[in-house]
Amino acid sequence: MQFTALSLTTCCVSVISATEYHLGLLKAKLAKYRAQLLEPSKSSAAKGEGFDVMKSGDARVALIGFPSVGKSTFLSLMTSTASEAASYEFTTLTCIPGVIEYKGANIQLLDLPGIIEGAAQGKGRGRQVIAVARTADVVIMMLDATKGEVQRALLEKELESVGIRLNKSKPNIYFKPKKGGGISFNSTVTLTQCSEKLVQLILHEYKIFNAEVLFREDCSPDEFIDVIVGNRVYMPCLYVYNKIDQISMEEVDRLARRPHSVVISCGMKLNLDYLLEKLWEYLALTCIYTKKRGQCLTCCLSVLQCHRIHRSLASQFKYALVWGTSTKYSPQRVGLTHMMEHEDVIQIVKK
Ligand SMILES: Nc1nc2c(ncn2[C@@H]2O[C@H](COP(=O)(O)OP(=O)(O)OP(=O)(O)O)[C@@H](O)[C@H]2O)c(=O)[nH]1
Ligand SMILES: [K+]
Ligand SMILES: [Mg+2]
Repeated sequence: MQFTALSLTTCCVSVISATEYHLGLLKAKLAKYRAQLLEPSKSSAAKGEGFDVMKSGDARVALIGFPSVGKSTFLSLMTSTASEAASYEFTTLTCIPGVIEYKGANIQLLDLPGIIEGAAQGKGRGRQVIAVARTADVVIMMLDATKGEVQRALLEKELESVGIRLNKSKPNIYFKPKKGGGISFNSTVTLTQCSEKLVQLILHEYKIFNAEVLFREDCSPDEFIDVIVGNRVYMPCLYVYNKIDQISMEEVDRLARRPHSVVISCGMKLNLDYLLEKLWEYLALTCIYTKKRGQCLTCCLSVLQCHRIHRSLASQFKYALVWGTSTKYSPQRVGLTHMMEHEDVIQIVKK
C-alpha cells in the first residue's frame, strides 16, 4: 500500500513542469497576501459593522447581485415584506429580511444592497453584503438577463476572493499539522495537478514543516491552499437571470441551459414556481414529520440534521423511532446522528 502511494507520487513529479511549480508557489504567496489584506475587515465586522439581521426560520438565502437587477422586486413578490424597488441604482441600502413559506418550512430571504466590482475590497457596501452572504445556506446570484455574462463572472470573482466557493465541495484532502516528524505525503489517486514536491513548497510558504497530508482526490494547488488556509465557505449558488421579458427566445433558451441557472421575470411573474422548487432542492431541506400530528415538525438542512431537535430536546433525548426511506427497517431505532430524509416520520422517545 505504502509502496503504491510512493510510486504514484514519483511518477507525478515528472508530469508537473517547472512553470507549474512556479505558479503553484506564486498562488500560495498571493493567497497569503490576500488573507492579510482582508484582516482589518474581519475585525470591523466583529465590531458590528455588518448588517445586524437575526437568523430566523429553517434556512437563510441571500440575494446577491449588481444594482437594479431586481432583487427588491423579487423579495416583495415572494414574501409579505415590501422592499422599495426603483429604476435607479442603489435603491436598497441595507439588509431587508423576508420569509418564504414553502412546504411547511420558513425560509429567510435577505434583500441586500447591490454590489459592484471591487466589493470585496470595500467598494460601496460590498464588504457588509459579502459578510451576510457568508452566513447564508444558499446564495441566489441575481443577474440582469439583458446585461450579458460579465456580471456573473465579476461577482464570482468577488466572492471567490473572500474565500466563498460556489457549488463546489470541500476538497477531499486529509491535512493535519504536527509537532514534528516532517511532512508525510500520500495519495490514494493519481495526481495530475499536484505532487509531493509542490505540496512541500506550498506548506513551507505557510511555514508548516511538520504535517500529514493525504490526497484522496486529484486536487489542484488552489484547492490544497484552500485546505491549508481553512475558513473557506462551500456554498450552493443558484444563478437567477431576471428580466427575461426583455430578451429573445433564443437567449432565454441559452441561459436556462447554463449550469445551476434559472430564468425568471419578476415583472411578468414568470417561472417563479420553478425557481422555488430549485431553491428547495439547493437547500437540501429535509422535512421531518411528527408521527403524532402527521405534519411537519421541523425542517432542517441535511448536514445540520435535526438541528432544532438537538437544541430543544438534546438533554431529554433517549432515542428516536424513524419510519421512511432513510432507514432499513420501519420503524428503526436511531440516535441523534441519524440522517433523516424527506418525508420521514419521527417519534422521539424522551428519558
Ligand atoms: N423589465 C423588467 N423589469 C424589471 C423586472 N424586475 C424588476 N424590474 C425593474 O428593475 C428595476 C430595478 O428593480 P429593483 O428591484 O429596485 O432592483 P434591485 O436589484 O433591488 O436594485 P438595488 O436595490 O438598487 O440594488 C425596477 O425599475 C424594476 O421595476 C423584470 O422582470 N422585468
Ligand atoms: K434599483
Ligand atoms: Mg433593491
